[in-house]
Amino acid sequence: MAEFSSNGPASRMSLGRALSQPSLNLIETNDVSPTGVQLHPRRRRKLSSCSSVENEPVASPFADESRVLVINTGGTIGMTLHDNVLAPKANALVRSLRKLPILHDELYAQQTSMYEYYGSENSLVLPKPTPHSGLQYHSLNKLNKRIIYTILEYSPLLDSSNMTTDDWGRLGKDIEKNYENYDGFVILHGTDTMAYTASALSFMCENLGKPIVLTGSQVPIYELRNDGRDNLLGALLIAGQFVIPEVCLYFFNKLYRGNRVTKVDAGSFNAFSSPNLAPLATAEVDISINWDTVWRANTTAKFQVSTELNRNVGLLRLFPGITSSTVRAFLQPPMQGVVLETYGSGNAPDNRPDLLAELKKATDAGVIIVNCTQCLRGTVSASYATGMVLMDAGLLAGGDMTPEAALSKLSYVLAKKELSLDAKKKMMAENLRGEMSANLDGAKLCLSDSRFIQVIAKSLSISCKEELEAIRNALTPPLACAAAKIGDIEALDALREMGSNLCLGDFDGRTPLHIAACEGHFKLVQYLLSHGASVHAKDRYGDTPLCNAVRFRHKDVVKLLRRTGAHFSREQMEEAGTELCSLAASGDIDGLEIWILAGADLTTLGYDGKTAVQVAEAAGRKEVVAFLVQLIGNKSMTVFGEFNEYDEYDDDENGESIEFSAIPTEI
Ligand SMILES: NC(=O)C[C@H](N)C(=O)O
Repeated sequence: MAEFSSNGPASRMSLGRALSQPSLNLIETNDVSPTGVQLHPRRRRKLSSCSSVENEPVASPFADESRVLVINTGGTIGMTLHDNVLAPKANALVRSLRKLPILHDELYAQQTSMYEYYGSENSLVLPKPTPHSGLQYHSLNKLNKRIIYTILEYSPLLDSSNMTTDDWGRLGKDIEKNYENYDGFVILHGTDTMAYTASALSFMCENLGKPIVLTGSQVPIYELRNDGRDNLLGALLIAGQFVIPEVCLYFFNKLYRGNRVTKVDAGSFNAFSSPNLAPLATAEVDISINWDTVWRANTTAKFQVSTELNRNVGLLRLFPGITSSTVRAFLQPPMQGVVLETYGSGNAPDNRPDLLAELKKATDAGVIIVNCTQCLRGTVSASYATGMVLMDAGLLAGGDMTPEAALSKLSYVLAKKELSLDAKKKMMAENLRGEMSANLDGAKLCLSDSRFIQVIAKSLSISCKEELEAIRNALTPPLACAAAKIGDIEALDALREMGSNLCLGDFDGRTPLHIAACEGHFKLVQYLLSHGASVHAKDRYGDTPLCNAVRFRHKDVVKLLRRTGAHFSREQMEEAGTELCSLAASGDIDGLEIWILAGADLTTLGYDGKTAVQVAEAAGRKEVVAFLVQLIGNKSMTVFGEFNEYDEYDDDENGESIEFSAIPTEI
């Protein structure tokens, strides 16, 4: 995927034109499958090496395609009228999407034998924008990938009012299971509780590196006038084209951070609001991503989903005259966490000792109570005496969190059995996934304030803000790459402090992480990962930082990237088979070691159908055979097992690396 990392502030595409111009670029075909279907040449090559093409979903191996998994949980988008009320209709969505040219290009599917490769049941493909469609808005980033999407429909489909924490768990598990096979995820969901699910998933998904976009509609997609088609199309384009590593919600031309939204309108297409955070993207004539707002992980840990949630949580809204017995009843065991929706900037009556005593009794007994405002916009603060009394009663300030976010955060944090009560409280006060705003003292220095950029802009006689931004966006990625090349963390730090995004790719989609991985700058790789760099970024040749680190044999960098969730794509895995064989033939144990550390599977066959062990045997490379057999024999390595099981072998329980032990020369 050449432009997978095309994530600059400048990344935009013309949605209007994307909608109206399905591609007619036909792909030349020159062979037929056993079933008589013409095969795209590249797909033909892949097919010949795939044993079970129908059943195995894989991330698209082609640089100009990306894969999105759409999980359909229900909601109005797929409802029809029964007895005059709307209810979900099972097994209808795929059939109907197949007939919509803006959401499916049957010609492409047939001509590239996509169905043979990905399965014909639930796979669809978006039309490709033509070069004339205006999608290639910026010379640095051509956003013109084919988005192939597969629909996984839940049974039963639910009106979102029927969803429970178990359904959140199921979503989390399905995403975890399919994480490596797709570039992004779309969740079709009813609007009524979408903000709750989006908030919950944002916490459950730890160290997320790929986009998860929830969407739905106010009018069923089967109706003549509906918002479902636009919402689905926009969500697919975003999930398939951009590495926005967040749980988001896309609705009515806007992409929001999932834990910042709330449903505000039951009768409008514009149903959601993100009162305290500007949208992450707007899809007007252009899709314009606000990269400065996109949340970046700051760990080097792998993606995982925490499906444990505590159900003993609740929302309590203050109202004038609320009785202390109501509050007492609400706070009774087994209640463990409560979001108290207070007035204004976090206020409650300070002339109600009865009420305050109930709250204090509960916090003393270990119930975590978070103070969130009833107002749509704004934050809680202790600026009033009526707010201060709640602090004194032991409540935690919820900042500008939505009640939905605060509730699901409580549910997530309280489920962490290994943490003490104090640690849980501390976690509640931390900004875990961008759900609350930090207290910014002083404005952030922005690169457009930088004298360097201003001098260039001036000498080019640029005056308008957009042009200045375009220059900034064109200049900073190569600057960051240059700093990465020489391992200059200070320079990267300076660029970052000036407001530039260290995840952006250069003309070839090469990010600073790619460069640092090539050079083997371990510390710099660590630095970039802890400042949001994506291990999934692909340059225009489809290479990830992991591929680069392997090629230049930087073992420690390979290990670090793997720990952070980097993995080979299916195609790279297949190519690894041939690479392992040639390394085995030439007796290059060092090379074999690095490929295996990177996740290559010893059972993968080379181009001529042999394993690396067989090749080593045939070439009389006894030491290589011994080395490989030792690996295969080592139980913990599970080399014949799944990729995920196998990747454990390079780390022991403490996260320390296990070195290869002495290699016997005889077997
Ligand atoms: N627009 C919608 O999707 C509302 C529907 N009742 C739901 O939440 O499932």
